Amino acid sequence: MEAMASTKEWVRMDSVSKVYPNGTTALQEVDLSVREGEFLCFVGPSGCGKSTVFKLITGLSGATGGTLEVMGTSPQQARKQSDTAFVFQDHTLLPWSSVVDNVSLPLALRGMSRKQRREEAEQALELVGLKDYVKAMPRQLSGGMKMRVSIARALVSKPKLLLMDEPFGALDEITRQTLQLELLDIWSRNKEMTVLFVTHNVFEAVFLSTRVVVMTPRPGKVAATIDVPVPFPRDASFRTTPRFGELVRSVSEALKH
Ligand SMILES: Nc1ncnc2c1ncn2[C@@H]1O[C@H](COP(=O)(O)OP(=O)(O)OP(=O)(O)O)[C@@H](O)[C@H]1O
Repeated sequence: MEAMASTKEWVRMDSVSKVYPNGTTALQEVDLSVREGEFLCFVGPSGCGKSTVFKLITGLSGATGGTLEVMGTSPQQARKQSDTAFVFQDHTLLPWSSVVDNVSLPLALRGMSRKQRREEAEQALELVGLKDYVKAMPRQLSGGMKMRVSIARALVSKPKLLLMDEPFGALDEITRQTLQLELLDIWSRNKEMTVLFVTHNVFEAVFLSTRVVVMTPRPGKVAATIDVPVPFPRDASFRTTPRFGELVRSVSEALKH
């Protein structure tokens, strides 16, 4: 199954720059177009502005140059429409709330009834393989399970755009690879969901994405975008193919420039 080419442009950045008030130029003239259904990975050295791109897309911070549209409107407006959800490396679960209460929190904030948000949260937990842990408390879970809860909490609002900032960075390699497969499985069942994923790991970027955006050291610019034209579903055997090795090499080369 090929990734579906959609005409809907969910993110459009034209010559976007970001200079922080202290004078740091985090982004310089970044052009980027992301279409519905893409799985885009950003890789780049520390401090190249990957998190800044996310802050601009979510409207948490404003661009100081260029134009930026999200879902065909301003980032602030897109955020109000609740079409965007995030997952961070730090799972940020509330320690005194059960798994199901953590997952349903975004729906509670929107005023959905208790019964309905519980149903929706249970469905999201089922997607990440945790339906038997509805009543568990976060402290009873492993790091990988906490990350699954965090992903369920993002999925519960059925986002069109899912932003993931190094979500698997703190996990061991085996858990990381398992979660990569699970994430691809969830995404492939909902091809309208667009994923933007930041990682330092070139292997992870190639394994997951339809396209890799390589950024330069500060000030961050797009050094290259590399298509990963390998059909889905991808399974673990993709990691051992010559094609995988070639793509990893191309991304690594682009990172050197
Ligand atoms: N609020 C801020 N004020 C001033 N400078 C900032 C601010 N936020 C980030 N920066 C700087 O902007 C640059 C880009 O930061 P950003 O966090 O976007 O990079 P990153 O690629 O996500 O880094 P990492 O991979 O280490 O998470 C860095 O030099 C950082 O120090």
